Amino acid sequence: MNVERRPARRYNVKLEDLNQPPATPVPGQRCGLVAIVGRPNVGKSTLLNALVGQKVSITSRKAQTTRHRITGIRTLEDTQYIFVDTPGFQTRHSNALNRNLNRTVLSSVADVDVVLFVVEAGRYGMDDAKVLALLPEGKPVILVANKLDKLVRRAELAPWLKSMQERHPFAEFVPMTAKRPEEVRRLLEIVRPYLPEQGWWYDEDTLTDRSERFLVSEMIREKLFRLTGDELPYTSTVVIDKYEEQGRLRRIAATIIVERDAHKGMVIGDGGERLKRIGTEARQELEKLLDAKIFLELWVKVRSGWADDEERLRSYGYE
Ligand SMILES: Nc1nc2c(ncn2[C@@H]2O[C@H](COP(=O)(O)OP(=O)(O)OP(=O)(O)O)[C@@H](O)[C@H]2O)c(=O)[nH]1
Repeated sequence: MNVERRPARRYNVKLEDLNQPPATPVPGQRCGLVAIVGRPNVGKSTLLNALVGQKVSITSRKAQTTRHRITGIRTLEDTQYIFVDTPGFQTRHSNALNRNLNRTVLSSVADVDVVLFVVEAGRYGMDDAKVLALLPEGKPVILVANKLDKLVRRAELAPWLKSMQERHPFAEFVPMTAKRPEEVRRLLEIVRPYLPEQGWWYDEDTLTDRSERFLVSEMIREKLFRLTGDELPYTSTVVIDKYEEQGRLRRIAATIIVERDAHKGMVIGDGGERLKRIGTEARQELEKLLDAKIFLELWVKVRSGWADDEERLRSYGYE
């Protein structure tokens, strides 16, 4: 059994480390994996960022913005929480991209200690039921009834929770608002006993195991979706073509891949104005996050039908 701490460098811990055998107990320390699952748009990314205490996953009003498995790490007092964010279980479209997303959901919950099943407080639909049906038996599942602030008729909460109790043997019921720090803190306390007593896997200040390169593409994607509003289909993506690290300098070239010529126009905007803004906002936020000077070159390309092409998906890293 391995009791060594994992490498300390921020953003640079390898995903494979998560598959290593757990460390032996270290008195007074707990450490474990927590999966966050739920249908699109219930607030999983918002919750993950709040739980980790820093932005590691992108959030957007547009459904289906999370495609990759992202882990965020939070070390609080004696406990290290390693979060696994999953894409929403896709129910509306059935193309290669969505089949791939469903596989990601399944593989990311198989080896965790506890699952946070996120729904909107007071609501439970077919989409939620399909996600719940995917969860392996015997795994402790905590029902997180998020967006409590949006529930107008509070009296409906208790009967709704009771109906949820009948649907699944949930380990805990946590009605909350992911946007309120004290409620996020309470959720961390509720999760704590579900994590085994063992030594921490990462250094205290590690936030995510994802590479800088990945964070950069996620940041560009976030700006892309925010600045194009609802016009751009979710099938648009970002590929990093060049990533050079020279001390505290990064030279990055990235391509935004869209499906149609019309989408290319939306991304570029009048006189290139929108593309410029996407680049500037991504660069400014990344400079703060990575504490580095960044040169960012952005391109836009049309790649028709990519969401239906399994081969191409693999080459973009969705396998
Ligand atoms: N009012 C309210 N809004 C919330 C809360 N949590 C999240 N939201 C909003 O809900 C929307 C979706 O949040 P996300 O965190 O992107 O949802 P997600 O589940 O990760 O979505 P996908 O990436 O599509 O799977 C955003 O506009 C959030 O600001 C909450 O507790 N209260």
